[in-house]
Amino acid sequence: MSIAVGLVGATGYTGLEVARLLASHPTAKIVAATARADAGTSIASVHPSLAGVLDLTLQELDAESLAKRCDVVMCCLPHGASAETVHDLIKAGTRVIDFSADFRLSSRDLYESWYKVVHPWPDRIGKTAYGMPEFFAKEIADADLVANPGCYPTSAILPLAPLVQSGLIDTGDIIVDSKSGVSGAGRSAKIGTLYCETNESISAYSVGSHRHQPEIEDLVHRIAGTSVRVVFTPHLTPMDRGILSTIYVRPTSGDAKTSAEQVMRTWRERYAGCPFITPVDHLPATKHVAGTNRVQMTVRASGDRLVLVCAIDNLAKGASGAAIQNMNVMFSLDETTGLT
Ligand SMILES: NC(=O)C1=CN([C@@H]2O[C@H](COP(=O)(O)OP(=O)(O)OC[C@H]3O[C@@H](n4cnc5c(N)ncnc54)[C@H](OP(=O)(O)O)[C@@H]3O)[C@@H](O)[C@H]2O)C=CC1
Ligand SMILES: CC(=O)N[C@@H](CCC(=O)OP(=O)(O)O)C(=O)O
Repeated sequence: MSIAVGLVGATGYTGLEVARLLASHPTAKIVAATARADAGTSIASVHPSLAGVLDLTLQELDAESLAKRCDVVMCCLPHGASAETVHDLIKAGTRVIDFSADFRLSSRDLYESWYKVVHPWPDRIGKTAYGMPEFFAKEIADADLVANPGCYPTSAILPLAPLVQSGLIDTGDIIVDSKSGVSGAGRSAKIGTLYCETNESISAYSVGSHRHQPEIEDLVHRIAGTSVRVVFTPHLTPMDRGILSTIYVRPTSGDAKTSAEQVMRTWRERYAGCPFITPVDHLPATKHVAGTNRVQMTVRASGDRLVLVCAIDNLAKGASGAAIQNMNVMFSLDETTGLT
């Protein structure tokens, strides 16, 4: 079987990462890639690292013709811009993996209150598979549309959800402190991501107001069936890629040291069949997972708290790697195909 993949918004960082990763996929091949201003030029002229890897001319987006040629389309557009394109692609009859946040949340009200826009296809909100095969493999396998998770939420939901599910941690007192590489902000020019703004510097942003806070709360609730309250603070750090999340929680009973042992046991049991999730004894670093779809997590006791540490690559398990893992599940392949 061969899977024909379309890439929408191919000029960005996640588009490049999809192309890099799919170059070593045995059965999936990018057959079309779209852009706006760069339509008509070769993809390698926009992403020079693809020279000799992917020989394609970027084209303007035409949902009907893309749907005819593609078994699945990876839609790498910003939130807000994505939903309408996703709608047109689905109506034209192809399957879509949406990288944006437009279909991730459970309700229209939650989406519109955080994203401050009217959703153009509200009927699909709450009826879309969340692209985390570790929890939603069955829905993903049958889905016409998969909402690929946000990068920060991936690094928080994976360590937290099994602990909430097992009642090991206090659900009203969760602090997620995350650091991201600059590629997390995308490739388009912004003052905040210029070299002189980010080099040799680290800064918190969107404190108390980042849109990934409701995504973490909503998804942990969906997975564990229990409401959680999260304080989430993202930081921009001077590295190209990677996310490290340090998560402070309180155990529901017993001393923190005994609870830390239970946390490791719970993760090992829950993720035993999940090839990309590795509970580790060492303190994970972004370098340990860079360029891979892997997730490393560990726990330490500190006073009466537990400190969870989770490392991912924002462009791989945080975006394009997860999308390929989802595609594998959608097309009944082993989920590690092309990702090992
Ligand atoms: N970077 C990351 O680590 C992660 C990103 N995501 C999400 O993935 C999606 C893509 O991210 P990323 O690749 O980093 O973003 P980029 O900004 O690097 O690229 C997005 C591409 O979308 C196109 N685009 C931008 N605005 C519009 C618009 N209004 N209408 C149509 N096309 C537009 C642009 O291409 P052109 O102008 O050439 O048409 C641009 O190259 C986003 O939704 C992002 O939030 C999710 C997880 C992690
Ligand atoms: C460093 C940085 O700026 N990161 C981005 C998150 C990228 C991501 O995953 O966002 P989506 O929900 O849009 O997919 C941010 O904070 O908005």
